[in-house]
Amino acid sequence: IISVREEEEENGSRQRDDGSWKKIREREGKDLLYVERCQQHRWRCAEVTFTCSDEAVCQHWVSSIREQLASNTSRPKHLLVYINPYGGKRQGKRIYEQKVAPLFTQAGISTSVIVTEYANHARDHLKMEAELKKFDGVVCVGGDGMFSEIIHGLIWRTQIDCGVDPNSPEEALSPCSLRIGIIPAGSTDCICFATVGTNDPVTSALHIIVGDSQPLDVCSVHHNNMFLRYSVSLLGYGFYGDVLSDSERKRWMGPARYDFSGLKMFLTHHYYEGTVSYLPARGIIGTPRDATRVKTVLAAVTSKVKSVCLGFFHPESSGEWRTIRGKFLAINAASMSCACPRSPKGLSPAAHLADGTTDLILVRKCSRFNFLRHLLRHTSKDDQFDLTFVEVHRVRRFRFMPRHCQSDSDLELDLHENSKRQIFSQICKDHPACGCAPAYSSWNCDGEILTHTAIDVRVHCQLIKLFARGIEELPVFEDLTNPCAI
Ligand SMILES: Nc1ncnc2c1ncn2[C@@H]1O[C@H](COP(=O)(O)OP(=O)(O)OP(=O)(O)O)[C@@H](O)[C@H]1O
Repeated sequence: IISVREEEEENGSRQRDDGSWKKIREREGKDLLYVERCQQHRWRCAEVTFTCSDEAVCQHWVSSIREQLASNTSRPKHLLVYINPYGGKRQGKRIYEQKVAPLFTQAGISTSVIVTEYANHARDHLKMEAELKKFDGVVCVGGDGMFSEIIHGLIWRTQIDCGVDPNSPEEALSPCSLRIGIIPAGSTDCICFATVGTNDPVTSALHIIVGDSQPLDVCSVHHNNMFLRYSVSLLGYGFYGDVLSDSERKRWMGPARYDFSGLKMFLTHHYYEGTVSYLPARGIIGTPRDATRVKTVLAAVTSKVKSVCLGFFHPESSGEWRTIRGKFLAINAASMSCACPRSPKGLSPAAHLADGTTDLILVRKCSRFNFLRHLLRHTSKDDQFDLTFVEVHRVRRFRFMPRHCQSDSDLELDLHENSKRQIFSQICKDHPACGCAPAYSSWNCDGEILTHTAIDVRVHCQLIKLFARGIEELPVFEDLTNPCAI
C-alpha cells in the first residue's frame, strides 16, 4: 500500500464551474493506492476504491490504514535527494519531477532536493555538510557514476563519524545506517538493473516508498596502503580495463563507443603478465559455478553469513593465501552478477549481493577464437567458466601485482622458469615499435579507471543497504493460486 485517500461525495448532483451539472455517484468511499507487479520486474501504481454507506466505518478504515503505514518503521519519512542534471540523456530533473516526486508526496515522504552543480558535488556534500541525522535515506537520480559518488561520500562520512580510519586497508569498516535509493537516469544504470531487475524510475521509487532493504557488499581498493576507491560491481583488468580506457577517449561517439572499443580490444587481443594472490572464501553458501541464479536475500539472512559479518568468525584468519602467476587476457572480480540488458546473465551469474565475497574470474591467455567462445557464453545458457583457460574463485580478499611492478627477486624467478621468452619480452619492452603487447593494462573499477595497477582488494560484508530487494523470482508471484504469492 502506498497511501489511502478519503473521498467525500455528496449525493445527487453538483454544479460545475461552467454552470453545468455533474451527476455524482452516491457513496462514501476511500481510494487505496497500491503497488502492482508488471512484467520484467516492473512495478506500477494501481488504485482501488472501497465504498461504504456508513461514514463512521469508512473513517475507521482510513485511520487504521494510516496508522499501520505510519507505524511501519522500515518506510522512509524524510529523504535527501541528489539529482545529476547531466547524467544519461540529461533527463534526471524531469524524471524526478514528473515520475518520482508526485509518488513521494502521495506516500507522505518529505524531501530535501539538491541538483548537483559539478562532478563530485554530491560526494563532497555527503562527506562534509549533509545533516544525515535528519534523514532516513539518500536517493540519487542518475547513473552508476552518480551512485558511486553517493557511496563514496556516505561510506567515508560514516567511518569518520565512527572513528574508523578509511585509509587503512586493515580496518573493518562500519556499515552505513542510511539506505540508498537509485532512480535510474544514467546511460547504463547497471547497479540498478542488477539489484532491482529493471531500469525504471517508477519501480525504483516504489521500492523506496515501501521501505525495501537490500544489503550490499563493498570492496575497498588500496595501493600500497593508500585508499583508491570503493567498488560494488566489477573490478576488471585486461580486457574490460582496456575497453573502458579506449572508450573514454571516444566519448564523442556516444554510447556506440562501448561497442567500438569492445570490438577493437577483442581484435587487439592483449594479454598481461602478473601475480594474483587471493584469500578463498570459506564457510559460505554456494559456489560461482552454481547453475541457478542466487536469491540474494538468502545470503543476507543466513546465520553463518550474519556471524561472519558480525565478526564472530574471522574469515581471514581461517584461510591461506593462494598465488597464481601467469598471463591473463582478463582478471575480473564480480561482487554482483553484473547483469545488464546486454548480458542478462552477467559476468558471474551466481554471485551473491551480500555474502562478503567477490568472484575472481581469471581468463588466461588463449586464442581469439576461444576468448570469443568465453565472451559469447555471457549471452547464452552455457557455463562461461567451463573452459580450460578460465578459472573462477570465490574470495574475500585479493591482490594483483603486474609483472612490471614485481620485485627483482620475483623477476629472476620468472627468468629461470622461462628464460627464452623473458629475453624476447625484454627486447619488446624496450622497443615498443615492434607492436607486441603493452606491459600493463588498467583497472576498470565500476566504470572508472584506477590510477594504479598494483592493488589490494578487500570485501566488506554488507557495508551499505539499498532500497531494493534483489531480483524477485517471478514464478512465485505469477502463480496467484500460491498463498505465498499473496
Ligand atoms: N552537475 C554535474 N556536472 C557535471 N558532472 C556531474 C554533475 N553531477 C554529477 N556529475 C558526474 O557525472 C558523471 C556521470 O553521471 P551519471 O553516472 O549520473 O551518468 P552516466 O555516466 O550517463 O550514466 P552511467 O554511469 O550509468 O553510465 C558522474 O561521474 C558524476 O560524478
